Amino acid sequence: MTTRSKAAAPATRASTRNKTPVPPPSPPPLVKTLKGKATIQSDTSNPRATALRKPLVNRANTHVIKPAAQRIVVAGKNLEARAATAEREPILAYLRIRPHFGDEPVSIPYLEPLSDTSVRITDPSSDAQGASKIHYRVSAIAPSSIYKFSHVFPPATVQEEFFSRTTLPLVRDLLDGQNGLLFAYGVTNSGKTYTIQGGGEPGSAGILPRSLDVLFNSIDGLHSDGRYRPVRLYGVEEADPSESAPPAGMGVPNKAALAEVLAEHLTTPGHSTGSTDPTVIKIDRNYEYSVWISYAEVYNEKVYDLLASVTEKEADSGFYQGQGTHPLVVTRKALMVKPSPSTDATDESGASTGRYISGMKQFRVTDAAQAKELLKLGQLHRRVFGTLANSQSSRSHSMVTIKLLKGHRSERDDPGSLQMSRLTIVDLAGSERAKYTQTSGDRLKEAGNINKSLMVLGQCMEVMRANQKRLAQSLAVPGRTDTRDIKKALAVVPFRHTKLTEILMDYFAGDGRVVMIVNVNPYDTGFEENSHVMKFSALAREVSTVVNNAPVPRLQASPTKPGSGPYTRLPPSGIPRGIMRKVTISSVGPGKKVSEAHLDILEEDEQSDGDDGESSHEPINPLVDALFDEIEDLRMRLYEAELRCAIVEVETREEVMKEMEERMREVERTYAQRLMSEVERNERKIDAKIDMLHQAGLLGTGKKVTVLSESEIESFDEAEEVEVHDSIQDFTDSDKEMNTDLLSSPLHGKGKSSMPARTIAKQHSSPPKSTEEGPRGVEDISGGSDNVVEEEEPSSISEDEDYVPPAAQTMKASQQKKRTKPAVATNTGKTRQSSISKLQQEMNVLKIEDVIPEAEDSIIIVPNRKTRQVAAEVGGLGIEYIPQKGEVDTVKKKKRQLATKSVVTEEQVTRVVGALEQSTDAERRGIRRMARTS
Ligand SMILES: Nc1ncnc2c1ncn2[C@@H]1O[C@H](COP(=O)(O)OP(=O)(O)OP(=O)(O)O)[C@@H](O)[C@H]1O
Repeated sequence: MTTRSKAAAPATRASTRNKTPVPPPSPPPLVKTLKGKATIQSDTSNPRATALRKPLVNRANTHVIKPAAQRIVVAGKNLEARAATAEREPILAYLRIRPHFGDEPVSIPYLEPLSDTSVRITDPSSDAQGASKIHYRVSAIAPSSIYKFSHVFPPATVQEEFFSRTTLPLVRDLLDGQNGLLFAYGVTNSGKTYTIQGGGEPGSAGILPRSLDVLFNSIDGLHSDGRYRPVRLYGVEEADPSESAPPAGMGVPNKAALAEVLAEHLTTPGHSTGSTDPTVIKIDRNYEYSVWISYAEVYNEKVYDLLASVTEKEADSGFYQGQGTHPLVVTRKALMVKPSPSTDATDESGASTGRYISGMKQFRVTDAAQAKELLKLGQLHRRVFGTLANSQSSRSHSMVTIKLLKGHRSERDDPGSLQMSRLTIVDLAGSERAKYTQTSGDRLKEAGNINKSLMVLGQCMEVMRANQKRLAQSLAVPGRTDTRDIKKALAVVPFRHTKLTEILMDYFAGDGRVVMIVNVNPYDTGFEENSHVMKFSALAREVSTVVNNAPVPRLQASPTKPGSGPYTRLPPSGIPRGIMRKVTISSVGPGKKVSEAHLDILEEDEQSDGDDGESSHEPINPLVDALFDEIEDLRMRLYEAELRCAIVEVETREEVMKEMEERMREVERTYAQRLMSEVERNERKIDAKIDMLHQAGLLGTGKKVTVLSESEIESFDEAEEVEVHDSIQDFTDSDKEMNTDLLSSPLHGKGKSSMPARTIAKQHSSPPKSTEEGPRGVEDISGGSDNVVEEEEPSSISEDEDYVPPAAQTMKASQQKKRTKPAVATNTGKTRQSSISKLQQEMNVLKIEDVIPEAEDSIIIVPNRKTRQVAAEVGGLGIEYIPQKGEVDTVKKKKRQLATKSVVTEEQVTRVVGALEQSTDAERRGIRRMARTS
């Protein structure tokens, strides 16, 4: 019987290998071979092998599950018929959505079931809605993708329903003689283990214990005597009963000591014998069955037998509860994955597709409870060896294989009549990428290996899909029947690049139904990872596998003797090579007592036991290998680069934030300072005005009203000028923004509340008009070009008039009427000279040099030429020129223009003001005059 039917099968590494001339297999003496149409040979020296194998179809009475008449046929006798019955079926992908638990942080699910077979996922990062509703919702705006599945199971789906729709058909196939593979794929915490193993509550058993229940329910009373056992992938040999029984004491190292720590685990009712599935599948009762279980783990690209008894190096010296100094050293040995020998091949070419785990223990189980105990042992070993220690997260791929040997009652002595089928259930490690797990060191290596396996699994599917598509296209050409040339050109499926794909390749490249369970937790923040999972499932659905009968095994060798054959490990030669890992297992016992166990795990490398006579290292294409290594290397470098980028980004953000904060503080400080100084200035100005009003006798009761002299009015005006100058000087120091702020400050201009309002107007390269009527311009305080000019808005007060307090205005007006000629504008040089010398004296008294040590640098006044001449005549450049009535006050104007220069420091002004406050009125006037003229 062939499993590699004539239906198009994907090209594989093995198939490539088979294209090289293979020496004709030399069957061992007791081996029957089925080659092409050759009749079954038998060695008459073996009484059990004398009977020719007959087509089982002839013996089948009633096949309840499937009509077997055209499906169970002996290879070699009816290859054509088998080929005709071979079907291709796409991988079935079921989506299971995990429910939300109350204690978990609430986030918006990004997945919405659309129907029984499709879901839509929406990127939450592009979804602006922040409602914390727990329901499925889709944003109409955010980009979303729709994925199709064979069936979508909502969160409320119970284990029983899930099992019956996804796994029960595979159990049927198993009983029917077909192979099946089921694997659960998804990110951590998405419910893979729950789906496969189950939970602790009644009725929550997963698909694995349920499969065992249904299997044993169905074959109840039909157990064979277990004389033969399955070996490798397709082989059958006589069993040694002592090796077939499950290990006594469950093979736990130093169990008494471990018991306390692992008590919690041991009592975990994951596959509790109490929860059983009552389903029974009706089968042909003319057959007898034996069930064999193996449990393997792929961890860090090494394969371990989880049912092998553990070797203890220091059995009694060191298992402690948190205080040991000599931890227990337990060892386990990695097993090799080998190609199924050509002698096991069942098709005419002698080709063998699959690979098997060499040295893997398989135990015969007779009831579901016993099988579940074995699984519990496997889980325990996973915990002891650290891949589940102190964590519920699986860091390894675990695979349970149930093999069923089925033989007709009437042919108990004929191993050639046996059929072997197997069902493998795989709980894959979480598919998240290293960057999401923030792992380092060993954990990073683990993550890398997990990702590598899953990546290669995806690549295998991708290549298979492409190959199948190509083949289908070539067959679609009318009249084309020969596709050999196409097959030759098909891409090699990279099964052999990870242990996981190597072990599973037979299911993809050989025959058997493949079911993929996609677990998703839509409340998880890992949208990107879950969408990656979805894409993977979409890819899987496009790959088809050959659904056919399992190959019929043949007796391969004489009964296995202890110490020989694939079940026996050779004693280690010399010091075993391997990796030592430290594992601490802790558990909380009754009374919240924490128990800890410290173990040193020695994981020995694979050792070739040479029991198969097959080369375990077949030549593979070095280019493909190198390319895979390159991909892996690039992936790791990409990850590192992404990590570096993320770190740099975070650091830069922090730096910018700090800088911004510093600047904000600085601006705040400056602004506060300016505000304060302006307030002070305004206060001083008001004080000065009040003083002047006092002097003028305009304030206070009973005082005589004194008419302000022209010079007093002017000094008042000068005080204003100084204040304006101060303001402008401050503005010059600040940036434009600050200037704007300052100008718009509610305090700005308060001191000149009765003065015309000011606006900032832009003028294009036109200098301020110097005519009497024109607006008096002041060069822009922002230090820019001449373009921006401060203008006084038209006002009811004439611009030529000096400002006087309102009360004084009347006085001034009447005084002016009385005057025959202007007092100020007609000052003679003599009068001026004497007032100057008087001021000079005042200055000396005040030691103005001390008050303003750098007074000579303070203000530079450059009057116009005419004025300068006049000034030179009367006493030099430092003398103030007072314009006559009707004359343009060019000095004032110049002063304003020059005010853009930073020639007076704030400190100097403060000191002058300070001196002013302390001085008498006369002194104040002198100081002000000096401040202006010096
Ligand atoms: N359908 C479900 N109903 C109830 N509880 C569930 C369901 N699916 C998952 N859980 C619970 O969610 C938790 C995480 O599930 P589980 O351990 O199966 O995730 P996982 O995908 O196997 O994670 P890892 O890859 O890390 O092993 C467990 O406590 C499990 O009991």
